[in-house]
Amino acid sequence: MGRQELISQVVVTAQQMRDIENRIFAGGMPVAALMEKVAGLIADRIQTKLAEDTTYFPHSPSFRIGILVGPGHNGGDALVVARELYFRGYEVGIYCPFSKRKELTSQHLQYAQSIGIICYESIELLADCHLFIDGLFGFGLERAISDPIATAINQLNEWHKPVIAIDLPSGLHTDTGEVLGTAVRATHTLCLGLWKLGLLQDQALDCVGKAELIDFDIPLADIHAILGKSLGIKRIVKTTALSTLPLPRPPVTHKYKEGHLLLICGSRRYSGGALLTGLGGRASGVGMLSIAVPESLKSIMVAQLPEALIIGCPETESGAIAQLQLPENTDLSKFNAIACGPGLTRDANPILQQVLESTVPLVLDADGLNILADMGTIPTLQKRQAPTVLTPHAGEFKRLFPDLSDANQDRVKAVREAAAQSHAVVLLKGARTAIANPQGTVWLNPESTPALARGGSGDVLTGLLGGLLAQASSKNIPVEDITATAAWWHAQAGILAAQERTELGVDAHTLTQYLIQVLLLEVISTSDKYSF
Ligand SMILES: NC(=O)C1=CN([C@@H]2O[C@H](COP(=O)(O)OP(=O)(O)OC[C@H]3O[C@@H](n4cnc5c(N)ncnc54)[C@H](O)[C@@H]3O)[C@@H](O)[C@H]2O)[C@@H](O)CC1
Ligand SMILES: Nc1ncnc2c1ncn2[C@@H]1O[C@H](COP(=O)(O)OP(=O)(O)O)[C@@H](O)[C@H]1O
Ligand SMILES: [K+]
Repeated sequence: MGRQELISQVVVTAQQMRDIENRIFAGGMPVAALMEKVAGLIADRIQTKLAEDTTYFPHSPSFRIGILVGPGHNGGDALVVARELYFRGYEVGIYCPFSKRKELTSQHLQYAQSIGIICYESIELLADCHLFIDGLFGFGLERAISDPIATAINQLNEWHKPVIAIDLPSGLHTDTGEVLGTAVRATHTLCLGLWKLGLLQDQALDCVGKAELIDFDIPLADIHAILGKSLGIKRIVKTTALSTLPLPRPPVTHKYKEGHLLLICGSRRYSGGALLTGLGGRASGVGMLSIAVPESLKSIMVAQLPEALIIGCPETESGAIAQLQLPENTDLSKFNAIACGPGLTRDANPILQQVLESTVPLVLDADGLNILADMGTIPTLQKRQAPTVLTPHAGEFKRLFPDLSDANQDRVKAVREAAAQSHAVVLLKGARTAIANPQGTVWLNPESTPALARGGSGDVLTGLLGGLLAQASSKNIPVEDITATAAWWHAQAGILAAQERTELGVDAHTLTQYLIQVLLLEVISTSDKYSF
């Protein structure tokens, strides 16, 4: 794996970043030299941004930049940026409400003032700035922000101006993304060296804005020395996601070799869930698709998914599947994967017992999860013989794992605990979907769109994931890698659909039609190894 690819996947905690930095300094890199290098890269990036985006940053002779400077090296970086932008002709002003500063930061402040950059006592005096640089705190934030800094940050936020945060928005916990007291609401974040975990947590996203990484050549040996060869937390990136897709197909194959997926979904009340799950399964390219639904849904399903084998099952009085009635000579072991849950209602309780006893990979979603929670998540899953993937949103997660951490806060901790206790792969849905395997490795989906916050999007994911698992069954690819690929593909389809149709135009049915569009764009642009 090349440097760029590795760096794009690495995610670090504050402690890991500190340990990596210490190795660099122990190796002989002077602290001041590194600050000069890093801040030079930041200044270059800001200058390019200003030139690139003239609607957001209009050219004007009075264009003024306010720079917020903290007591540590985040403040030191900000002061070097202030000096560089000043020498490049920008009008800059500084706000640094700290009397105690680290030595290097103090030296840079003294020099900045000596060349004529004014350091203001009050942030109000920067009110006319067009852009702010946030260099108050980086990964060294230790406690909740208090006054007078809290008031200054709140004032800055009220101005609703463009703010570029250095490393991470000040006030965010580097690991959990929690707002500690108050936090800068940045429009852009330039993360330094390696992605900080907090920037990938849902609770941070209101403050992060558009995030990008500034690579300052941290040696790979230092990264591996602290994180090990197999990273504990990884961003899901395009290259790894594409590499687990079942492309290209071998020329000599047949439908059963390309995976047989069984979907179990729907009820008289929720027929749409069954349909969307089916369309998600179809978009995966799976060789054979069988869909078990209550008898009364059979004709609608056949009309919409003519290629699928629709299995009409006896119904309860309420219109849920009463029992699985598979075709003659078929039992659950004939399938390569099963996905079960969307639209079932809790009345389909008896069928869950049956699928849990099967020995093929199983995805549980929606009512499949609710029924599992009623049965007792952990004792029930302990009896499973084959891999299980649970795909809860935060509400379902709470029902499944009432004693674990809150899935709305440190989601990485929550999903990791859940996978360890249940011995399942757990995919916790959200703006930054998090996936954990029972061994404690976590995958985070770094890009998505709120266009997906819409009923039915999750059903599409269930079908898609089931279809990919069925196709991977003979390929020895870990279930968690396939799960990460499904999350990436699903989110990319949402992003592409939102670009073409706005965030309001991505209903779940439309989403299914964009799945293949993503592959057309990505596969063609990345490689010529795929044949069509
Ligand atoms: N050596 C370098 O030049 C490099 C610097 N980097 C920068 O250095 C930063 C880390 O620097 P530091 O370790 O100095 O940490 P910070 O600059 O994030 O802040 C630490 C300082 O803030 C004080 N502090 C913490 N919480 C506070 C609170 N709530 N209220 C008031 N004061 C508080 C601490 O006592 C300490 O003095 C990174 O985020 C990054 O910006 C690195 O990214 C790259 C290498
Ligand atoms: N704000 C958001 N940003 C990005 N993706 C989101 C957001 N909100 C929801 N999603 C995604 O949309 C899907 C919603 O699934 P789910 O809650 O199960 O809905 P449903 O059951 O209605 O299908 C998940 O894949 C989730 O990650
Ligand atoms: K900052």
